[in-house]
Amino acid sequence: MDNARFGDLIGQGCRALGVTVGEDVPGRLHRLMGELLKWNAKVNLTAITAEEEVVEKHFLDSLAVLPEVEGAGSVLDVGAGAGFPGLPLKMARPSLAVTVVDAVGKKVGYVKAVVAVAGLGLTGTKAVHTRAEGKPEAEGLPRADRVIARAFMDLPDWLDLAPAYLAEGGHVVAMLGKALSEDELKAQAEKRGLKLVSARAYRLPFSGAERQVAAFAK
Ligand SMILES: C[S@@+](CC[C@H](N)C(=O)[O-])C[C@H]1O[C@@H](n2cnc3c(N)ncnc32)[C@H](O)[C@@H]1O
Repeated sequence: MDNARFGDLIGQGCRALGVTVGEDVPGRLHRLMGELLKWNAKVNLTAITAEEEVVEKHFLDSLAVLPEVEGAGSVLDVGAGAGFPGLPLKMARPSLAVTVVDAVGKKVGYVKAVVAVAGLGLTGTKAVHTRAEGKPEAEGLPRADRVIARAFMDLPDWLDLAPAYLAEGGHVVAMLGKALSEDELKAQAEKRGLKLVSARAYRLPFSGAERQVAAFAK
């Protein structure tokens, strides 16, 4: 896919999702897709390899949660795999201090390699190879304003694990494939002494696939 077509898809997708990114971001995401697919031929990073699907299911789905990270200074993306949603969020909001963590070394190796690519807008992103088990200091992980994960754990397990990584006043953000009712989200939060801050359902712009993002505070 050429850069112009890619930019059109990102532009259309962002408009449909109601998020905005700087004008240099689509070109950088296009380069990141090139790196992802090049590396994926040797290292198993993602099962999604059709370019249109990478645009929608990796990049736009990551950018869709910009409203939930707006105003934060730092993001910790746990079980980030090839860097989703952390890398697109960093590209879109360069001032964010983003840490991505994964238990698989070759995935973290890929993230470190793309962070080092000049001009991608990922400078400063920290990539940590560790198994997150709720002990930030021992694991070398920072506490963050937004602790986020996608396709990592089901909601109850995520709400058990993630609060250990929260900075004062921060939010745990859950990206969910299937929407839960507000009552269910509140019940899951209350069981752990958390509060539901927000819940928002959205659809991916081209396939119409359903998603939900929910934020929780201590
Ligand atoms: C299904 S992938 C999702 C990757 C990425 N978040 C995405 O949405 O494309 C789940 C990732 O979690 C990682 N993982 C599983 N348990 C983990 C743990 N305790 N700590 C860190 N990473 C973990 C796996 O290595 C895998 O890369």
